[in-house]
Amino acid sequence: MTSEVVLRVTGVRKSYGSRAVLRGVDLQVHQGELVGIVGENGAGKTTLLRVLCGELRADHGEIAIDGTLGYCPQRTVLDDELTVAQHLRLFQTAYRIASLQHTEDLLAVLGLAQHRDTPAKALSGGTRQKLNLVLALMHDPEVVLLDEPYQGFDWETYLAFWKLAATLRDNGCAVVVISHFAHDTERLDAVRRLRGGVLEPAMAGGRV
Ligand SMILES: Nc1ncnc2c1ncn2[C@@H]1O[C@H](COP(=O)(O)OP(=O)(O)OP(=O)(O)O)[C@@H](O)[C@H]1O
Repeated sequence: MTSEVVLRVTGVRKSYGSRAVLRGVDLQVHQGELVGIVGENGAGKTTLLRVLCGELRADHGEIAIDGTLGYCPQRTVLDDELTVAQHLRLFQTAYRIASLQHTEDLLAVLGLAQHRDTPAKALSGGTRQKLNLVLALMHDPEVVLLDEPYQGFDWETYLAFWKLAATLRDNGCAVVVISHFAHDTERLDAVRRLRGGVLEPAMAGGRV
C-alpha cells in the first residue's frame, strides 16, 4: 500500500491500577483503509480507542494522528432533553461547520431524518446509537474511530452502516472499527486481534 499513514501508534501501554490492559500496542492505519479490531470481552479494545482519541492518557508510547478525528464511543454521549436537531446544531457550532448538507446525507443514509424533532430521551436504543454515529461523522473527519457503532441497529441499518464505512474508506478516510462479529471481517481491509495486551499481526480482511 502506497498511501500515507495517518494513524500511527507505537508501543502504547495502559494499566488500570495494577491491571495492565495494553502492553505495547503498535498500529498503523493508512488513508483509505478500513481496519477492524477484534478480541475477547475485556481484551482492552475500548481502552485502546479511548487512549487513541485522547479520552484516556497512555502510560507509555506514542500516538500520531494526521488529520481531523471522529470518535464514536460505545456509550452514547447525548443530552436527554435535546432533540436530534438541537444536538446537530450544538455539534455544528462545536465543529464550526458552515453547512449541514453532509449531516443531512448521514441522516438519510441511517434513516434518522424523521426523528429530527424527537428529544433524545424518547429515542429507541438503536436510534440513539444512530445519532451518536452521526455526531462522530458530521464534520467529515479524516481519521475515524468507531467502538461497536452498530449496537442495536436493525439489519437494514447494519447494512447501511457498512456501506457508509466503505464510502468513508473510498473517500480516503482511515477507519478503525471495533467489531465482535466474525462475519464483519469480510467487509474490512485488515483485521487486528487484541490479545494479551498487544495487537497480533494483521490478518487480511475479506476485501484483500
Ligand atoms: N475505568 C476502568 N477502571 C478499571 N478497570 C477498567 C476500566 N475500564 C476498563 N477496565 C478493565 O480493563 C479491561 C479491558 O476493558 P475494555 O472495556 O477496554 O475491554 P473490551 O475489549 O472493550 O471489552 P468488551 O468486548 O467487553 O467491550 C477489563 O478487564 C475491564 O474490566
